[in-house]
Amino acid sequence: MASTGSQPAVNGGEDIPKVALIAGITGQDGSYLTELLLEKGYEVHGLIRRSSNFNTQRINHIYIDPHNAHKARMKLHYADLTDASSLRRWIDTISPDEIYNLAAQSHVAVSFEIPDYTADVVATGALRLLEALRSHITTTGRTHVRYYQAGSSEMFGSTPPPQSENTPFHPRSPYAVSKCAAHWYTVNYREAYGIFACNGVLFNHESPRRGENFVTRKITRAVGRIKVGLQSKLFLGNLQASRDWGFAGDYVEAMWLMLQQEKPDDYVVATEESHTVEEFLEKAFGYVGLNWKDHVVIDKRYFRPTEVDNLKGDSSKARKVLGWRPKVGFEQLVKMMVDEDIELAKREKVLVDAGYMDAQQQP
Ligand SMILES: C[C@H]1O[C@H](OP(=O)(O)OP(=O)(O)OC[C@H]2O[C@@H](n3cnc4c(=O)[nH]c(N)nc43)[C@H](O)[C@@H]2O)[C@@H](O)[C@@H](O)C1=O
Repeated sequence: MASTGSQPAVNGGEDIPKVALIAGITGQDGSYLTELLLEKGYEVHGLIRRSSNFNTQRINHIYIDPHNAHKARMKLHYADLTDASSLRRWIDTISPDEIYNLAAQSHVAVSFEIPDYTADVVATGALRLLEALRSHITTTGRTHVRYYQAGSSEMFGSTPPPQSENTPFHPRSPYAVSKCAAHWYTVNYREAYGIFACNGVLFNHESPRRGENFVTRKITRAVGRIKVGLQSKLFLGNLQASRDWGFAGDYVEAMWLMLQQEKPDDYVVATEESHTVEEFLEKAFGYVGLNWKDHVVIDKRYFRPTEVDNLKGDSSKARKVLGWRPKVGFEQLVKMMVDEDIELAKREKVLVDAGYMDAQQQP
């Protein structure tokens, strides 16, 4: 098992920090992973997509203006998983020791609306990154570079739980099919070219930084806003789906641990507990003394053409080989998210009362 101590991560005993490259640094997982790697002494480079509005809210607290170059240990570069030339250029320029591919169009329901784009980013995007890495290794001889691919429990789809590394995939959405392709590209590049490439098959992982149209955050945002009087109804789809929900901050540690092993391999990362959306509602509303049944309205638009009914991981391999364990349980996770969203709603309320913001319903 690799050391998890807080010694600075250095290359070959020299006083040069290890360099990590993260695709998807602006997302929930990217922000937690960046914090973890900076704490371990890494220099972190992140690839960001151009958008008309800044999309760096989750990493703004870490950002240091590059004009203070000697202090800035996180650096951001424009690139895109749909643009092979940008991937190749940044890998060659940065010369990373570790590459984490966390970039995706990660919303399952949205993947039914934009399937081509989802496949381009999630499946072919992973292939582009692996290919850029392969050619970087061939040209430079830097064979020690390690690659992490963010896999998903969605790949198991309709295969009944518990799901482990040996469970067959039966994906149920364009997103999940694309993740299966990315998984097998990663295995293939490991077998064909000997690249140190790992798949982390992560079950759902949430946090106060979760995007607001994933069900957990949609619920906790609504709880906060209902509690302070900014919202009354919450529109949801299938409440009977069951998920193995963990804390994202715990899961990024598993990603890092995978790349510290002697050999590359694939690992399931899960809490091994599953709860329905209805149970999440009960916990979240109940925590602040509300009854979810007074507020939730079922809306057909949030049902998916094909649903994944029941996910519950068997993460015994990660626990044994990586020594990884989740630290935050289901109840603690719900409370952490509700607490933060109550604070956020209180701040919104001040702006609404002062006329600076409309009290709109959440999407
Ligand atoms: C591991 C995996 O985890 C995530 O995928 P997900 O499990 O689809 O996450 P979700 O929060 O969108 O849905 C969870 C469940 O909740 C049901 N549900 C009901 N009502 C609403 C609703 O109103 N909105 C949403 N979003 N879901 C709803 C919905 O039908 C589903 O059964 C992504 O990070 C993905 O990238 C990933 O890899």
